[in-house]
Amino acid sequence: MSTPPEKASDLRQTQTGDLEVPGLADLTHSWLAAIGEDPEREGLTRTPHRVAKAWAAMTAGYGQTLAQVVGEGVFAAEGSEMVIVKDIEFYSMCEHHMLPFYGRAHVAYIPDSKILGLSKFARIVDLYSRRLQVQERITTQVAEAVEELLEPKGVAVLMEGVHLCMAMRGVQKQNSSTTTSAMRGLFRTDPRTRAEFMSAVQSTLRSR
Ligand SMILES: Nc1nc2c(ncn2[C@@H]2O[C@H](COP(=O)(O)OP(=O)(O)OP(=O)(O)O)[C@@H](O)[C@H]2O)c(=O)[nH]1
Ligand SMILES: [Zn+2]
Repeated sequence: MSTPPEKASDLRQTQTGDLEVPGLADLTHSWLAAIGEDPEREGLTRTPHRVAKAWAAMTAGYGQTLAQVVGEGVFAAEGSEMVIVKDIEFYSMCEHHMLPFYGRAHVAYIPDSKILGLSKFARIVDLYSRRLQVQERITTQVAEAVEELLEPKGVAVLMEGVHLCMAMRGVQKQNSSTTTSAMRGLFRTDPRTRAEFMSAVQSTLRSR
């Protein structure tokens, strides 16, 4: 079994400067034939390369590390109150069917000695979403990353996702969504801290 590319440089650069997953265009050509299509018909001739390029973006997380995406974004703490970054949209692919699941992530923490640049929470969510995943694992990985970077008094991650493998096939439930959470430190041990976080994000849950 081949392993995913370890670095962005493992992706192939095309003549037009696009990054492609190596080998995926050829596999897509075979895939098109397998589903009964003619890979040579006009509308499909560029499709294998489009797919290889799309998957380079959708699995970009394999080629990145936490240190790379956070860069110089950790600073000395300016306070010790709860920080909540809400409504970080994510797009991922489920590892069971390789179909998209997507939604919103909310990340909160209570600083101790360090804070993180706000944009970095979105970068961390993308780092773990842009892979084959299950929603629970992304949620845990984001919480663990914030813990590792900041050693905060607590971390909470809540994700709400819609899974196309449950909507466009299988059980075909169009209105179901899945909420997953990871609570660490004070968010786990102190009900008032957890309640403050939940009420802050509640208004956005299932609101659209
Ligand atoms: N826990 C979890 N399950 C997921 C996630 N994404 C997809 N799944 C589920 O993974 C399961 C795979 O079940 P299987 O029985 O092996 O596959 P399947 O026969 O295609 O299942 P159905 O979807 O029920 O038709 C399904 O229940 C999916 O709904 C996720 O992020 N977390
Ligand atoms: Zn699935």
